[in-house]
Amino acid sequence: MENITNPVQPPVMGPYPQFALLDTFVPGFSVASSLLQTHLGIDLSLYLPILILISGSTWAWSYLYSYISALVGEHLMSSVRIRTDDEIFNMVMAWVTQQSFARRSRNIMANTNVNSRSHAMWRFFESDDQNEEEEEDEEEDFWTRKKKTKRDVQYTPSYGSHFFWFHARPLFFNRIDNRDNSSSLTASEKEEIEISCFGRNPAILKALLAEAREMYHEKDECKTLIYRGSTGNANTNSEPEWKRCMARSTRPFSTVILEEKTKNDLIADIADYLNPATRKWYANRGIPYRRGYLLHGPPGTGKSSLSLALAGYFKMRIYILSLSSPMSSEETVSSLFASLPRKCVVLLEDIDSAGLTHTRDGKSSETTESNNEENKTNGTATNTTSGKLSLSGLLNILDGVASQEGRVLIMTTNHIEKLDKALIRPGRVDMTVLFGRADNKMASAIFRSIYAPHEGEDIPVYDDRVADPTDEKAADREEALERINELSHEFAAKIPEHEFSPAEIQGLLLRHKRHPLAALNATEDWIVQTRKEKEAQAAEEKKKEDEEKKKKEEEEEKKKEEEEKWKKEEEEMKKKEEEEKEKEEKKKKKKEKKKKEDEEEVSEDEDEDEEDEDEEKKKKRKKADAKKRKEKKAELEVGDKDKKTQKESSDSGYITP
Ligand SMILES: Nc1ncnc2c1ncn2[C@@H]1O[C@H](COP(=O)(O)OP(=O)(O)OP(=O)(O)O)[C@@H](O)[C@H]1O
Repeated sequence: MENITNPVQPPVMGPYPQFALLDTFVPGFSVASSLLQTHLGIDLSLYLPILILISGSTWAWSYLYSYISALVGEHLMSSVRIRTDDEIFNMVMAWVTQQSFARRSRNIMANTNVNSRSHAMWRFFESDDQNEEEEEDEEEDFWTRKKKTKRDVQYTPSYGSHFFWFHARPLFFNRIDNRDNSSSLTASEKEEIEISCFGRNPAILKALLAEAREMYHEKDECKTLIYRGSTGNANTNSEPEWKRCMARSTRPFSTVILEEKTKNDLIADIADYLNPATRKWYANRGIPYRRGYLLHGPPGTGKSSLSLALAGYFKMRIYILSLSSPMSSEETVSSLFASLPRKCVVLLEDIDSAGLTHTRDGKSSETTESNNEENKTNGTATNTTSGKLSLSGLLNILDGVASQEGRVLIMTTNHIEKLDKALIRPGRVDMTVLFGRADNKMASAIFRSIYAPHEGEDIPVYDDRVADPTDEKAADREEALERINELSHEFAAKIPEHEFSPAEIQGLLLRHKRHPLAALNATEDWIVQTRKEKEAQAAEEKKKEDEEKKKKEEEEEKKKEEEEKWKKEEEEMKKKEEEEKEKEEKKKKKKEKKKKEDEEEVSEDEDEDEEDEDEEKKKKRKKADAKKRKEKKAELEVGDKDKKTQKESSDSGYITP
């Protein structure tokens, strides 16, 4: 017999049970270990405890690190947080861009797009060195006819924590992105920066902020800072705020051509108002410390230029607000006014086109009427609560309790006659300055301001020869100034008085920047041309006006016709209704009459019936009476008979009962 023994089966190789567990934590672990086993003969299971130890200690370290760093941050570090809606954000970011750690950082944000959120910050740099560089480049391009565009990329550290040294102290710059956290955050809360240092004393952080601030202001030394009011956007959760839109080189006051006396009066008035003693004077007398100016006149006569020059002269920031924006409501404007700094210039441009919803005395202005019309068609009532800024709302903002004291308010308008008296009464407007079209004096002053050579500039070509700075005669600045002066008088004599605005005259001269003679020679043609253009423009405007008027009239006529039609239809309807009513009433009356008649007839019948009935009853009664009488008679006759028989029986001796 064959001895059959079961051959010993080799054990089936499979993953260790702990591998299955590890696979859940480290996917692919069992595959890797079997590969190592088969190809390199390394048994991973031997190293398993070491691996577990390493991963455990890594996890423990990360946990401990975050715990300890939170503890250290809370108790052993100081920090400062900055939100984007504060100007200090721009200051710090501007400072950061100048630091080497920002450029060396591995995670950086590059920005050349002026439309980015930090628009104001980039403009800060552009307005200074970079702009000057660009200007030089542009000049080079003009002569070499080469196209060259250059805009430096600015770098700031990206989101996350960045380490840097400041005054030999280690600091952390943390840029925090809150955008994913909550949609309810305001725009200014969506990004923040935090700077922290070791130690419980935040003095180093304050020093950093002071340095950033100083650097920021140093850059703006000879600039006029212009802020524009933004009304905010409910969709993006942004609030109304003043946005820095640019820093312009301060315009010398002398470059604004205006009557010398008016200029001096204006400067003296503002200087007196800004004097610290004046503030006290106002306070002692309980008068609100405010001053308002109204600059009025045709377009292009220098109202905005004067406002900017004034802000630059008194080294104040200028806050420009346009009330004609559809978004400017009482709420937004008042919140903007409430956030104004103590000493500044507020410029309300073209106040007449603000479309204030009604005048103080209840009369509706032209714009109001159109607004009303619009509102009527939209089905909304015109009042302060409709959101649009009203005159009384604006007056409240200008001199209400919440209004900031110490500011210089400048309002400009092209149509003073359109303004409500309440808006320009003394106390709101303390000085009114009229800007007119250019007279001879003004025209020659504009000519001189354009062509008078400044220090370091080439002498303009005032003869028929080419400018040559090395030429002794041309280089003689004094002589050049004298010549320009002569030419300016010639020029002024050619310009008709009070016909053209300074802006128009400046436009002509700018066409011949370096050639005063060419400008002088082109003046007559320019006058003819400009008059033609103006006439054409006026004709077009008139045409438009007429068309609008016609359209309005047609609309009104249409309206009238429709109204009449409506009235007629209504009258007809009424007539018809009345007729129908009458008919119905007649019908009703007829019915009632018939009913009455019917009723009367019925009652008559009833009477007759009653009579018949009575007669029958009578007959019956008579019959019954007759019957009764007959019966009685019969009874009586019977009685007599009985008596007779009784008598006969008694007489016979029988007793009857
Ligand atoms: N009186 C002036 N002196 C110097 N420059 C002037 C004067 N008037 C106008 N200009 C020049 O004309 C241009 C337009 O001037 P500006 O904007 O100040 O006029 P405006 O009266 O404010 O006009 P608008 O009513 O349309 O706002 C500017 O470039 C300015 O330099």
